[in-house]
Amino acid sequence: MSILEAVDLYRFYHVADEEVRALRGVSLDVAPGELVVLLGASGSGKSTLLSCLAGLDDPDGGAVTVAGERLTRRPEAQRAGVRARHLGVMLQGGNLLAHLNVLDNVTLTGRLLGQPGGARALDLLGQLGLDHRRHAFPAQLSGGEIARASLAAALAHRPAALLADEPTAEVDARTEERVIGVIEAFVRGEGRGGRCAVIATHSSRLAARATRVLRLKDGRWQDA
Ligand SMILES: Nc1ncnc2c1ncn2[C@@H]1O[C@H](COP(=O)(O)OP(=O)(O)OP(=O)(O)O)[C@@H](O)[C@H]1O
Repeated sequence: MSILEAVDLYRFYHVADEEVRALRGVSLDVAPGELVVLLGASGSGKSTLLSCLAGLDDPDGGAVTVAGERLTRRPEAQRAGVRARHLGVMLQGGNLLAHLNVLDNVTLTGRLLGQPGGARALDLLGQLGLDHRRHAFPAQLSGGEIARASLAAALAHRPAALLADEPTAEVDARTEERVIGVIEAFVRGEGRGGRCAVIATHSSRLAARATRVLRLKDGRWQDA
């Protein structure tokens, strides 16, 4: 059974008199153990697709189901519940709360779910080369550190699916390798129903390690 299922997603933005067709009939099924990489030129719809998969944006058409629970066309409070239970989300610019230090950000979702998970959080920060920054606040971090801390925060509560936008942006090759290793270990990890990841990136190194590479062009799969 798939973990993530998106059927015929449409998302149009209206800016002044213009209509931007960001997604035009995108479907996607992601099974346990899959590391799906989304490629596509800037503006092709990758971030919009991730936002719809995460339930942060409600598509104009189509449906998203996560671990058997419908995410689309539900009140935000219910979407947030589905998101916390099943998804780890890392969007562009990071998803850290400014008033919490790195460690408190990384353990936050787990604490809300009643799973403190401090050891897991420290382990992830160590693997991502951030243990020495655990008491720092987001404003004190570099762009690459924010991306890695956000990734740790997305993974700490062991979600069924990771949705990440450019997790290796602004890092050197050695750090990129660490980030890819953490994502691969996550996807291969044990867990009820298994785990998967969908990652938007411009990184050819990350794409080379995917189990499946999909290309978006003007809001559609390129070969569709
Ligand atoms: N909030 C918004 N309002 C209006 N247009 C938007 C909005 N968000 C995205 N778009 C437009 O939708 C299209 C898809 O954007 P999206 O951010 O999904 O692309 P992307 O592939 O993630 O790009 P990048 O690689 O630069 O992050 C673009 O034309 C973009 O300008």
